Amino acid sequence: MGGCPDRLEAAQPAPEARGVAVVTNPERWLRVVRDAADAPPLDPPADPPQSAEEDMPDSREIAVRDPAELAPLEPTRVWSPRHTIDVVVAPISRQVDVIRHEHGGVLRISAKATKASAKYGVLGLSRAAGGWWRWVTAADHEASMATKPELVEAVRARRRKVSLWTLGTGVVGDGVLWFFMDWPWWGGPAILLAVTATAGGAAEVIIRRRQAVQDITEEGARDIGRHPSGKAIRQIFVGAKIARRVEQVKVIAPGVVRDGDAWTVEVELPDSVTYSEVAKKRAKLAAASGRGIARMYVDPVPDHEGRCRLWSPDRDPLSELKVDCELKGRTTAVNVWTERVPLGRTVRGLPMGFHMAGRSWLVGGEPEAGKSVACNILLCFAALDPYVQLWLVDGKGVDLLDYEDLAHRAVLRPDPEGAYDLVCEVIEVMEERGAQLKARRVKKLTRELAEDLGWSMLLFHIDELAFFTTHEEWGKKITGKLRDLVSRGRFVGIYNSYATQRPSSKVVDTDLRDLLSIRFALRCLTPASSDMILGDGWSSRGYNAQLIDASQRGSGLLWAEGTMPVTGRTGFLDDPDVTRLARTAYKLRKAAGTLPVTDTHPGRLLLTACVAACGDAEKIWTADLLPRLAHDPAWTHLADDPLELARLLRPYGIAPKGQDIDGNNRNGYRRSWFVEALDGLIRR
Ligand SMILES: Nc1ncnc2c1ncn2[C@@H]1O[C@H](COP(=O)(O)OP(=O)(O)OP(=O)(O)O)[C@@H](O)[C@H]1O
Repeated sequence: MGGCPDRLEAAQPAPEARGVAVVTNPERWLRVVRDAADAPPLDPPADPPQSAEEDMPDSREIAVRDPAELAPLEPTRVWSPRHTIDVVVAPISRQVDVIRHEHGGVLRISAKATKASAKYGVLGLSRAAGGWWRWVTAADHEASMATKPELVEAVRARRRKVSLWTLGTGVVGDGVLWFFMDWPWWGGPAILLAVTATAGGAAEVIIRRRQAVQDITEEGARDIGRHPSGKAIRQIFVGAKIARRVEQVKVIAPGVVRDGDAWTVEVELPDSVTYSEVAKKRAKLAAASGRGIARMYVDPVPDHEGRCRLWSPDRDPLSELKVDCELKGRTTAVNVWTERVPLGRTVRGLPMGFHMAGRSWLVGGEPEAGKSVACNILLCFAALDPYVQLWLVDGKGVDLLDYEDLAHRAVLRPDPEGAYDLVCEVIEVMEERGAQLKARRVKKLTRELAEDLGWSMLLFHIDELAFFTTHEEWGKKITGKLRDLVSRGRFVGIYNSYATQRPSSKVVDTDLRDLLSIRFALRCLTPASSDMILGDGWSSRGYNAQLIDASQRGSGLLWAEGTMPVTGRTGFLDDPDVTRLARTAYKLRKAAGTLPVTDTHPGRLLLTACVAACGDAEKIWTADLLPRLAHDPAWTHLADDPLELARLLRPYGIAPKGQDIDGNNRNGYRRSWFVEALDGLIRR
């Protein structure tokens, strides 16, 4: 004998096998096909079949033959071109002796079969009982319990009645058979039990096989697809362990709908589960639906904490290599009062941006997350408006070099003291502007008012904030001043922008952070860092910049005051783009006459010379001023030309007027006019 098969159905002998034992019905019959190579071969039949396949007796074929054809325990020879085999068919009780002798393994198989039958019988019974209980309690209608309880109750009552009637009929039938036909009283229940156990057991086997096939052949949970059913949605909530049963989750009408290249659905959560809890399990929901986290978004439903909205795009929208920046190639002036900063695109393909007027922003993230690109978008946007002043501080000293010629003030070196002085200077401007507004009894700055007052909007940007705020000597002083600047600056047209690589409470004081109304969290190393930028608690609600794919540089969460954070990716600007935009900004500013006043600015040189020529005197006649100016080689040409001096001073609002000195009235100027004009020019 070549060996016994391990499984009851494995009846086909392998070509090289010398024989096989086949158990077809372990309850009653056991058939053994064994090799009988040592037995004398039979004479071939008169008309032997042409092919071996045609003739070779299939063990199944043998198994289906009527056992009565074969005498119990009498080996029957079957001719085959390749083998001569004996077939033994016997009732199991007698077979056991034979088998024990030659085929001990088969005994094991019978024992296994009996055990399996018992196991599947019990499982089948419990499955059938469970199914009946779910049916009678109308578990399939539980989803409607909240909306139509009376309908569910009616179904339950009807099913209870059907169950009782079935049971009653069975009992009566059994009684009749017992009474009239000598039927044993337990016959009915036994048949019911056997049928139920067999049917349930068979179902159990089929379910397990299907499961086994899935386990083996599938690579894991399959993608939920482009238009999943409501049931599939409910199942992912069970898979993510948010609900225990699908019935606990309700899909709200109109169900799953397509939304561009995505599907979306509103779901009512199981009792006592809140949106915030689900948001934390976003990754689990993604896993249960066979998708990556970048393709599963959980949004709140306004005014209902017990519901959430899933939004799942067909592909990761942030995986695009680059998002084009709207500013790229722009040659016309920007108006920061009316236009939004075009930061990039949200995952839903919508423009991502914000209004700069009245806002201050913080951008943070791990090294190489894309902070410089994000800041460049804001800085280029501001630079392209000729009427916005740029005041810049950069700890690295190289990132902002493109803006050097455009910046009204800049500390582009790792100089905390210089940065502190600049913060103090901008606070002075803030105080002055505040005083002017107070004098006009105005509370809020508008575009018209700013134009009327001749104020430029001022963007105060610090790159590498950590370098300055963590400095041993200057850090605390700078942080204190920044808090003041951020809280009051926006009322007088001064807006702040800070970028930092290490978002922690040491770097960004939480009081300062809370005053910044726009926050952009690029990829962070920890949820705590993400919270440090967006604000406490956002990561636990699912808005966590740590979850951003490391390869998706420039992707982040943008939070603007009063809204939920949105995920998106910044438009891409490379270094040549920034240089080009800075050149355009320079031209626009030159045309508008708003380039910063440098030490070599002609107006600044003339006014400084005039102040010096006045000395300590407040009033000076033109006739005295001209020769004094002419001492400076730069102004000798003015010596005899009062009209030319008047022409040069006109752009600064200065015109000669009669000046009374010691009772003599002649044309002249006042020192205070020059000082004020110089101040205005520097601060412009
Ligand atoms: N929106 C974007 N799309 C594609 N690539 C981007 C985007 N933003 C940034 N990158 C790429 O990511 C890399 C890092 O960008 P960036 O220099 O802005 O990071 P950073 O956070 O400023 O880095 P560091 O902290 O080291 O200064 C660069 O190679 C840049 O090209």
